[in-house]
Amino acid sequence: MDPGASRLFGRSQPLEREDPRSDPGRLDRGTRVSTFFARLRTAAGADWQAYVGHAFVDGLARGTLPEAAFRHYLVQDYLFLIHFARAYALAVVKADDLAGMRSAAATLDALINHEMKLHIEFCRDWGITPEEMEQAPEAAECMAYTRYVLDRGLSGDILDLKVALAPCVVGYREIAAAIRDRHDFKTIGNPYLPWIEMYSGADYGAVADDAVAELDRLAATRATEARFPALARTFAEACRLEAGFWEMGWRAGQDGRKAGLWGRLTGRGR
Ligand SMILES: Cc1ncc(C[n+]2csc(CCO)c2C)c(N)n1
Repeated sequence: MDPGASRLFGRSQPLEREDPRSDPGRLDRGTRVSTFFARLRTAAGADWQAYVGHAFVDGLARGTLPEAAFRHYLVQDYLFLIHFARAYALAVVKADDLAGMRSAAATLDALINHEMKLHIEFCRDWGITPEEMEQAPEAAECMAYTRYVLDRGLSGDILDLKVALAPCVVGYREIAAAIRDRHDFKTIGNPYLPWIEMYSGADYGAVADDAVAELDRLAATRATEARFPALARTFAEACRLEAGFWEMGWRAGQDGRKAGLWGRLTGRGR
């Protein structure tokens, strides 16, 4: 995934709808239906749906997500990205060959030397300082998810690790692509449009495509039918933890709302 990874979160593309007829294999939200990833996604069923269909995602699409929810999410995502980078460091160790090591090392480099800086800039636009993110206590949801991924990699092989990472890497592309197809997608005056454009753009699409292809390559040599149930469990667990991450952000928005209402009722304002 090296060439794409360095372009991760790069320029966003203008909003265009893809013509599904241009590639008949491309039926389902931008990821071909015949891949190992698609098999895992199908097996995850309701866990996948709860992740991609979370209320937080609806709020991004409609532009109605409370800003406190997004800010809390962004702060935790900074901590998430640090541990996510550690998972790529582990992928260097667990790689099958030199090409796999180069690819994982390139992604690690892109994450810590490029994406983290972009994330800091993105957060600055939302009024969040780097100091605030560094000092923020890590939420249990962030800890659970990132350490679970690391544990799958530590106790398993490179396929276990890449399966645990897949809902994150490929899921965000699918979520953003699905938002663009929604009839209630708000494009004008939606504060979350840059986020949606980033993850539905061609640059990020290439990163997600690389991750799907890499899973197919690894599955060809390592995924026996006997292993499939355990791999499907890992994937579904990662989907549940992604949904938990949305839920964490969502709750911060609800808390903010309650505090705002309480402030208005009591004149104590916040
Ligand atoms: C909770 C959470 N889940 C997924 C992503 C998306 N994401 C994180 S790193 C990365 C690039 C992988 O090469 C992508 C797509 C996120 N930001 N936060």
